[in-house]
Amino acid sequence: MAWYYISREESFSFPVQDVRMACPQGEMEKKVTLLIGNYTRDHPMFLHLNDYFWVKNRSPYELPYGTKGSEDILLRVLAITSYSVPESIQRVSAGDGKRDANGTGHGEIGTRMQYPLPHLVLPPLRLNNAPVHGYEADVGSKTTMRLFYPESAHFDPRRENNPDTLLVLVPFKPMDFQWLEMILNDKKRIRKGFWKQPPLIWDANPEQVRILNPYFMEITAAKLLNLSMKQPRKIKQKPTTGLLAITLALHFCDLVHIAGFGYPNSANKKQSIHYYEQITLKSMAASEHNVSHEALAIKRMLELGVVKNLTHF
Ligand SMILES: CC(=O)N[C@H]1[C@H]([C@H](O)[C@H](O)CO)O[C@](OP(=O)(O)OC[C@H]2O[C@@H](n3ccc(N)nc3=O)[C@H](O)[C@@H]2O)(C(=O)O)C[C@@H]1O
Ligand SMILES: CO[C@@H]1[C@H](O)[C@@H](O)[C@H](O[C@H]2[C@H](O)[C@@H](NC(C)=O)[C@H](OCc3ccccc3)O[C@@H]2CO)O[C@@H]1CO
Repeated sequence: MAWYYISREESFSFPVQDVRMACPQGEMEKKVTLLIGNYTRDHPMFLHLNDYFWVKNRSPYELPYGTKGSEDILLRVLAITSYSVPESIQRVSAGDGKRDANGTGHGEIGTRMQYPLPHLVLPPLRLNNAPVHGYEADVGSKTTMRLFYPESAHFDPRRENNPDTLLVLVPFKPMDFQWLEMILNDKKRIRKGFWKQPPLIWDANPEQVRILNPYFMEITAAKLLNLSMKQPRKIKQKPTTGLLAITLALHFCDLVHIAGFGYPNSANKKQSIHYYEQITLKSMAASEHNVSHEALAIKRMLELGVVKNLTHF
């Protein structure tokens, strides 16, 4: 049975199953436990200032899997970004009622679906610098949260987001916190330490900015990709932001739709991997990701039914 509503403004036709049938209470948690050992929904989505005044439980890992060694800079950046979480997201992260998210890949489709109450809909979560402006007909215009790191921050955040979009920094290295501090406190810019030049002027409201809890990166790496947290320098590998976003959504939502995920075959040297620019898989050569390994993880999620795909995979 299809149960969906899509507004004219955000038209994109795909069938969405009746979530009441697809997702009885607690069912999602049982399924996700098969995927993620010790699965718990107890971890906060964002880092909080209070936890850094006096660090009681020191993280065992450094970035990107923990905050070990970054406590001082975190205290400073959290002091400038400590605003309350919007009501809609607060209810999702507090576990109130059934939750549905369009946790989506680079080609995220923005949809506004309506379900019978009580449903909290959190659509959609976008990644990196994926644009909206000029692509609204295909990807929609609403962005609830955007995950990014300095090198993937959009140079014009106001154009590509809504005034209330939460801009969620995914920290990979201590310089990522330094960038945020420089930008938001208008301190002297440092250009070194980034693998690509991030914005030096970034017109975003600090009230919109949050820092993602690295716990979700740890779980993505350790549980979904079986990566060691202590990798020898030579075999560096890390999850993509997309897989991280799916993991995050699985911790806060009872139904997760993904769109735009899936890379072309490695022999396919011509197919573009983004809807907004002509770049191929080759661009990812130095990216430290294992996309075929990730594809297996996503296939397993689709098989288990914890994630629904809105596009071709
Ligand atoms: C050159 C390079 O480093 N490219 C990386 C880019 C780049 O840094 C940003 O776009 C900013 O320019 O970022 C990445 O990812 P990227 O920004 O390309 O895409 C976001 C996420 O969508 C999923 N994806 C994307 C394209 C595609 N054809 N299939 C997919 O499944 C992936 O899960 C991906 O994570 C990243 O952050 O993970 C991973 C990419 O490797
Ligand atoms: C989710 O990862 C993001 C992106 O998908 C990756 O491609 C990117 O990988 C970069 C990696 O993080 C860089 N490592 C460090 C420690 O900064 C690596 O650095 C090598 C380098 C240095 C200077 C100039 C060019 C390259 O470069 C990788 C990209 O080629 O990481 C993203 C998260 O930051």
